[in-house]
Amino acid sequence: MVYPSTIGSIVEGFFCHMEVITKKRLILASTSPRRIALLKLLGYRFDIIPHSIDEYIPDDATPEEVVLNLAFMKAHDVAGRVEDAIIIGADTLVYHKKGIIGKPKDIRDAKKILSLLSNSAHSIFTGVCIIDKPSQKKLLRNERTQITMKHIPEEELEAYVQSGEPMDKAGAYAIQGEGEKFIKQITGSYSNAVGLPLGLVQEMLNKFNYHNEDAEKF
Ligand SMILES: Cc1cn([C@H]2C[C@H](O)[C@@H](COP(=O)(O)OP(=O)(O)OP(=O)(O)O)O2)c(=O)[nH]c1=O
Repeated sequence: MVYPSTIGSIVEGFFCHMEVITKKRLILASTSPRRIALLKLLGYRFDIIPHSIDEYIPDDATPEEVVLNLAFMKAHDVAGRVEDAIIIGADTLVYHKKGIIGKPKDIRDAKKILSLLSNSAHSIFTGVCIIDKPSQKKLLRNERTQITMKHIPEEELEAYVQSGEPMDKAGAYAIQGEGEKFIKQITGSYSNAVGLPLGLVQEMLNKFNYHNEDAEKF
């Protein structure tokens, strides 16, 4: 026999299922393993589509302008290839008093960057762009995390660059990896420093009515 309360939960279950089916596809326009791992922490199911943007940093732009523009270009590039989805693009760079620092070109460049950052303060900026397709509504925001680095002795610097960790990271270090040992102080969002400010991303998705409780959990 099927009791009324059981019928109620079957009906409820059916509507829950309907909601999952009609939910908009969420896409991360990035192949960065850090961004993928961070977005998973928010509990969403999402697809990964790589962008094909060449990351160019103009000489006269501010760090905020660069990360916002690149985040937009990444999200927009992928938005042009999909239907009915919410697309997230992001970009991270390091800003030191000597200027904007992206990823190192080679080991020599990584050494030069780390020598510059050693025993001084810098900021990490991440820009995030979320586009709702097909309405084309978009949100653009950025966040800053301030870092103070310890002095990095020459032999430690040499061993670190040889480890390969700096090579695909803005500022030539990974705060979430071995590079953590060089950090004296961090002020602001840790996830922002690693490549995706989770609080900000959640806030932006909520503005599109894409709430956490609606999402399918892993
Ligand atoms: C400062 C810092 C940066 N990073 C990483 C985050 C980003 O992946 C990278 C900055 O490069 P980005 O150009 O922002 O991103 P990406 O090329 O890795 O990935 P995609 O464009 O496909 O999204 O540096 C760390 O992992 N740890 C750190 O401490």
